[in-house]
Amino acid sequence: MSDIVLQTNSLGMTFPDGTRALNNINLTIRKGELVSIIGPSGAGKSTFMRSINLLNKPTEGTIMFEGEEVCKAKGKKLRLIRRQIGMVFQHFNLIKRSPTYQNVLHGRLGYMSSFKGGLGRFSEEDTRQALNILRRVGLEEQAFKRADELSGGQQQRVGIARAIAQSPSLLLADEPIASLDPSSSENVMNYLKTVCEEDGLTSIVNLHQVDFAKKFANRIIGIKAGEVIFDGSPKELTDGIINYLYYNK
Ligand SMILES: Nc1ncnc2c1ncn2[C@@H]1O[C@H](COP(=O)(O)OP(=O)(O)OP(=O)(O)O)[C@@H](O)[C@H]1O
Repeated sequence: MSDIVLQTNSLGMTFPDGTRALNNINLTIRKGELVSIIGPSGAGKSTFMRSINLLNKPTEGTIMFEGEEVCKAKGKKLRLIRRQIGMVFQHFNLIKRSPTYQNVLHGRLGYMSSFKGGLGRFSEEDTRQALNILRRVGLEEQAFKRADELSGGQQQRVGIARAIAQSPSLLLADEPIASLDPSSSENVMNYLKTVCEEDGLTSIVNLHQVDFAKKFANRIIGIKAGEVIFDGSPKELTDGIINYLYYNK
């Protein structure tokens, strides 16, 4: 069986106002990789990430996700694809007034009827799993606290736990540490890497901080003006490439 999780071919994106955000992106991402996407502001990192689950529909090319052609998917097929893709957001996107464990349970909604989900009727097994995932991100003792009582770093670990509860095959994290201080950032990236490794989960993480990308990713992709200008290991990312990527030197 192929270990390819995601493959893009000639992927391009022009927004309705004419902004060319992505150009001819050809990438193959394999099971278990932790890929970090870096590049200057406006390079197209978020657009690329959002195109994978069609939050931004690409205008050209194809995206194959686990053998399915994403750009052609609609309705139930698209919902099933999205269920396989967990998302972690910069601003956590938690339900602030709900307890931590319930936020994690929201990761299970895609597996429930809208009736049961709407009433919050999660199974005992789902609740047990949610508590178990909270333990894995070191938040067992915060399970019954309101989400907004947690620190930023803890809230992001809840965001990771919610994505993991979805049992995804791909995790997308868009600037997951951009709102955190350096020590919380380190802590969050450590948990993210560990849970991905434990579950053999593939992840793509947009990062502004090159040092974090070098420390945590096993592959780095540099995007500049909508194009891939670097794709290699952290060791291969030289200062010269970083300067070209960010400063055009
Ligand atoms: N909805 C939109 N309509 C028009 N242009 C857009 C839209 N969303 C993004 N863009 C433009 O597309 C380009 C890529 O934006 P994107 O947000 O993907 O960059 P980024 O690398 O994620 O930047 P940042 O690091 O600042 O988040 C930018 O020029 C941006 O202004």
